[in-house]
Amino acid sequence: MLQASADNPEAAVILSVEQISKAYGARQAVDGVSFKVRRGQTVGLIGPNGAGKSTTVALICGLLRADAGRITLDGEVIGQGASAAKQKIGFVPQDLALYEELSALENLRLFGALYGLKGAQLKQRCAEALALVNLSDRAADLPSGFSGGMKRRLNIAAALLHDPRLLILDEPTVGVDPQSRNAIFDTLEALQAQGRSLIYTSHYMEEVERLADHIVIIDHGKVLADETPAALFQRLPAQAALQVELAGEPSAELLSGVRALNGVTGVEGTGATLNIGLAAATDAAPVLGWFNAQGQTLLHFATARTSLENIFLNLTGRSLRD
Ligand SMILES: Nc1ncnc2c1ncn2[C@@H]1O[C@H](COP(=O)(O)OP(=O)(O)OP(=O)(O)O)[C@@H](O)[C@H]1O
Repeated sequence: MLQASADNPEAAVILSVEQISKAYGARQAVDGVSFKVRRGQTVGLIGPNGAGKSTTVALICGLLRADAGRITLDGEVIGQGASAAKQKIGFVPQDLALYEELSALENLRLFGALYGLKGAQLKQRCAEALALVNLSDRAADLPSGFSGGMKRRLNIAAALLHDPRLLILDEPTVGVDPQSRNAIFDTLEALQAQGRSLIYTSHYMEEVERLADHIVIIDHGKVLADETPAALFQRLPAQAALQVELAGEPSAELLSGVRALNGVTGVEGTGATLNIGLAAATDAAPVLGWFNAQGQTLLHFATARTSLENIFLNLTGRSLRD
């Protein structure tokens, strides 16, 4: 195991996933997946439905046994059965696990007791976890009256009671309305501010882009990319986009003229509106000048940063969500 040292960037690795594989019968759900999570880092694990995200996190939590490969937390191998390493992980599963006939606080007490907490410590941890997920005022209420997002936040609180080093959330915004989604993000940002490490699985790139400082893209059980959002972004052919609305539908000559301009990576359009991919944001002004020089009246134009949403399409030729 590497020794903790500020000089050694490897020292900050808390979770190491090395070449793990898992098949269900003939279906290879996870196929040689490797990545690392460093202290205080949020890793976004992204891929389409069935990519192998849930299986990967179940292997990390020791809920499933890998056919091959190794997972270590703080240098200790995670296997099946109880271990000190597993105690350092908090898991928020996709399927909500709450007792509807118990109040929010009673649910937390029960989960805390399962982790071996009792007495004043249990009481304090429950109060802290409820405060963190912003549900202190609903402690006495039954979760049956909660929205999907509130239930999810209660699940996050339950996974935090034993003060885990690493919190793993499996698609925490599925079935959650936009307002609750923001409340979940607030909770996760508070956890990041506490310096906790997170793994966040999703098939929404914008969520991962917002939260993660490292992105692992997985498809058909294999890692396609494992890098920072900035590095991934550099892989996109278009770094910026320009949308222009012309006075009328463009001619074929005008379209081929735009396509041939320096810095233009692609042009798509419907009717009089064109979406123009640009190699850099600085290419926007010359392109607008070119339209002007062609005598084209622009009714409207807007520039935008391109989205990482396109990276999956770029890597696989398929979109992240069908
Ligand atoms: N218990 C199981 N038995 C058989 N096949 C399974 C089982 N669990 C998952 N699979 C299959 O393994 C593959 C990976 O599934 P997994 O749930 O890990 O993907 P995922 O990326 O989490 O997808 P989703 O976003 O839909 O949850 C899929 O093809 C899935 O059908």
